[in-house]
Amino acid sequence: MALSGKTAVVTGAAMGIGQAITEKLLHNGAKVVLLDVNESAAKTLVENLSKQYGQDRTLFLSCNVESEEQLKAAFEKTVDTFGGIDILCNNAGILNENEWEKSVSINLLGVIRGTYVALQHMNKLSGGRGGVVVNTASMAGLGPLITCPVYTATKHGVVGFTRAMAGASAASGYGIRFNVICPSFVQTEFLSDPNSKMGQFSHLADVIEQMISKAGTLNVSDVAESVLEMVTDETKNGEALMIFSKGKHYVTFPSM
Ligand SMILES: NC(=O)C1=CN([C@@H]2O[C@H](COP(=O)(O)OP(=O)(O)OC[C@H]3O[C@@H](n4cnc5c(N)ncnc54)[C@H](O)[C@@H]3O)[C@@H](O)[C@H]2O)C=CC1
Ligand SMILES: CC/C=C\C[C@H](O)[C@H](O)/C=C/C=C/C=C\C=C\C(=O)C/C=C/CCC(=O)O
Repeated sequence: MALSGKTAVVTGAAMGIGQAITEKLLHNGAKVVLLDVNESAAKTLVENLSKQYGQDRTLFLSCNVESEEQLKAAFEKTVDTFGGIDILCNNAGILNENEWEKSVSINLLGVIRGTYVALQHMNKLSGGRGGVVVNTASMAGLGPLITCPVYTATKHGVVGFTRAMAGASAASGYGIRFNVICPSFVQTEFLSDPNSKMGQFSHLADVIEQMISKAGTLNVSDVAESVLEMVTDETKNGEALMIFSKGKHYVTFPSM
């Protein structure tokens, strides 16, 4: 899929991995609508991106992925402004085992909400242009992160939802591909002060420190490059891409 003339929506776009995905898609020719709750960071970013790529290539919309109403309004505004949606990156996420219900609401339900609202605009069966959805899970979506059981559960959920949607879309003729990225530890704000985010499992913090020092960390640009691959490679549907400091590979799952 060539990105020139295409419109992407990225959630959690103001910082970190979402910012890197946004910049990668812009660099490759797409228009990008940035959704985030952090208005000040997003506005500063969009100002800079507009100078670099032009005023008509980006749009920031304040949107909390916990709210179906805000997502609906954001996607409608996107379609009104740019004429349709071709790419959705459900990326917003938090790590907070203390507020575990909020974690489920953002990390898993936010992906489902975003996808279902976007489908109304992207699905070829309801007049959309088709396209591709890339969800941000984590290596914790493939195996357990023992300090973060709920984070682990949400990311396993994102992997399962993505793969099932890929099959449903292919079998139904939606014209939309669904893929998921599973990065290891990435250098962003997300990794700052991890002990405070582990709730009742903070006594296990050493385990994570050892994992990080053994595994190393990724740059956001490595992750964004993988998202670009999953957006542009039209052979990829229902794929989960593991990204770690020494490389990346597509995950093989048991067949059903
Ligand atoms: N940093 C890491 O080590 C890894 C992160 N991930 C995942 O990558 C995604 C992005 O993480 P980072 O960029 O590292 O985090 P980050 O904390 O740097 O950025 C997250 C962004 O999402 C936004 N956000 C948070 N809640 C939101 C909501 N309810 N609605 C809309 N926007 C919201 C924040 O304002 C922020 O701009 C998350 O889903 C995270 O689980 C996956 C693997 C590794
Ligand atoms: C405090 C912990 C913080 C947050 C969670 C992270 O942000 C992230 O979402 C979770 C990452 C979990 C990583 C788990 C294991 C990583 C292992 C490696 O990177 C090393 C191994 C990979 C080899 C893969 C292979 O060779 O097949």
